[in-house]
Amino acid sequence: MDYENLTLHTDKYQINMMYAHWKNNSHNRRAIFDAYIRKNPFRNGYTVFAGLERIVHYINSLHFTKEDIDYLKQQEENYEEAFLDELRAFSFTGNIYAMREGEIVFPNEPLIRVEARIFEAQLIETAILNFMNYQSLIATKASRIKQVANDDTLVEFGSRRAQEADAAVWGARSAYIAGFHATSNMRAGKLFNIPSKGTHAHSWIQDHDTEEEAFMNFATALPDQSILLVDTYDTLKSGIPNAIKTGKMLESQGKKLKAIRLDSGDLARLSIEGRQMLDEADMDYVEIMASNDLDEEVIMHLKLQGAKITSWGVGTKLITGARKPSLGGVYKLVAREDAEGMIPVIKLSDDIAKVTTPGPKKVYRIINRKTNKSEGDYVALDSETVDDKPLKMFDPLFPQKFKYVNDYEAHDLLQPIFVNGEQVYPLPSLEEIHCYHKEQLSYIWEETLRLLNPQTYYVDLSYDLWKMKQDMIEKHSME
Ligand SMILES: Nc1ncnc2c1ncn2[C@@H]1O[C@H](COP(=O)(O)OP(=O)(O)OP(=O)(O)O)[C@@H](O)[C@H]1O
Ligand SMILES: O=P(O)(O)OC[C@H]1O[C@H](OP(=O)(O)OP(=O)(O)O)[C@H](O)[C@@H]1O
Ligand SMILES: O=C(O)c1cccnc1
Repeated sequence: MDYENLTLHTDKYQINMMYAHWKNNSHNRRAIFDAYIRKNPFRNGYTVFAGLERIVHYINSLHFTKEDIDYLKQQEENYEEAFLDELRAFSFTGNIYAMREGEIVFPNEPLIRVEARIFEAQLIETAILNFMNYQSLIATKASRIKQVANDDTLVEFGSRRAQEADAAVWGARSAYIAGFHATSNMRAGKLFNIPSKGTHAHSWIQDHDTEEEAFMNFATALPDQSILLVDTYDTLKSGIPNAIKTGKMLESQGKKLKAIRLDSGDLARLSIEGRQMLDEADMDYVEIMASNDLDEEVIMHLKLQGAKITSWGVGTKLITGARKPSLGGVYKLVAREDAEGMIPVIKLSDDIAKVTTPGPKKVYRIINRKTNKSEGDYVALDSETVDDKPLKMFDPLFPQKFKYVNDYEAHDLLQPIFVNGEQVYPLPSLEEIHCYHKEQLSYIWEETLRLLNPQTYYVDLSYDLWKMKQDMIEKHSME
């Protein structure tokens, strides 16, 4: 892939802070930021993490070109030449830890941890959040659709309605991570090795004298993979009978019609009657595909009504993350360097959920060996180790609510991605990411996975981390 230079894909305030740090000679001090979400989207019980691959390419290609520097000079006359020289020499030299793509993640745990000179860590906030927020949002929407569609075929149809071209291709990739089988977008298919699929549009029918002629011509051109759109004139009276005639023509040549596609009307009723018509014509091998503003709710209702649909084309509502236009992931400073070394920092808020958790942290998923299910996530100080000892897990807001876990495995979720600016994490293939996602889902209880009113998953703090946070809250409250 030809990765464009996204170094200026940042907010001006980041460059202004970089400049002010440089003026104050604090730009080389180290800082630690956490990227995390505060809420799952769509009232879901979990979020599917995505965006890391793009973040890795972005970090690797960070540099200010001559044109970038000229533009900055022109935008802000305060920027001194020596500062611009710092930018000319800029590259990422820090550490990044992150969840793997496809990971099942939850609010209030670090998904990405950046440790770098403040000069570098500040610049990359905007792009990191941009990639993580969009791709995780779409992967989560796709995961909800996948839960309802089960083993049916899911094809991503969203490009024409996506929020521009990048969203179309990275959204198609996010959908694949969560279990979609194919995309209609050829560029996404080529870039990410996603299987591509396509039927035909109403225009193909309108562009012929008759629907029958249109079907015959299409099926003759693509005899092994024809999916005929049957709703241009009248689905039951014209579309399906013509599709059956076309299927018979293919049979006479030893070929098979693949499917019909319904794109309007009552999809349950039309699929049930259509199935009957196809079966009566001895064409039980012809599948029924549906499209038209589908989402997890409509697909679920269609299944409840006994719809005979086994393949779903899902566009607008998937690719736009309908009903939740943005995932609100944030990037917060959790430690900074002073004369003594790294010190944790906190941001207070009247809203208790918005108080940050200080310090560099690890996230462990505590898997009960007996059930092979997760007991919750355990966020600990980076310096702590979680071993085989009985683990006390308590609700950080109500510490009197606790449990002991004995026979468990602690999966360390944050992976080193960059160390001293060098990429140390080999990017997995999309197929591997998808398989990893499926495996991780199996550790989560059904109660958390269900689409409606899911059980809140526990994200607990270790005692040492919780105590440090409480002490800092108290200290700052007394100031
Ligand atoms: N049996 C059904 N139960 C619930 N929802 C359905 C059922 N059949 C179709 N739908 C959904 O209802 C909505 C119908 O939208 P709309 O009224 O715009 O479609 P339409 O009139 O059939 O087709 P057109 O796209 O030609 O306007 C779509 O989201 C569709 O997926
Ligand atoms: O409905 P979506 O989930 O976004 O899926 C993609 C839609 O795009 C196509 O038609 P288009 O919407 O362009 O035209 P139409 O509404 O006239 O079918 C296709 O026929 C689907 O209906
Ligand atoms: O292949 C299709 O049927 C298709 C592709 C994109 C959008 N709507 C339909």
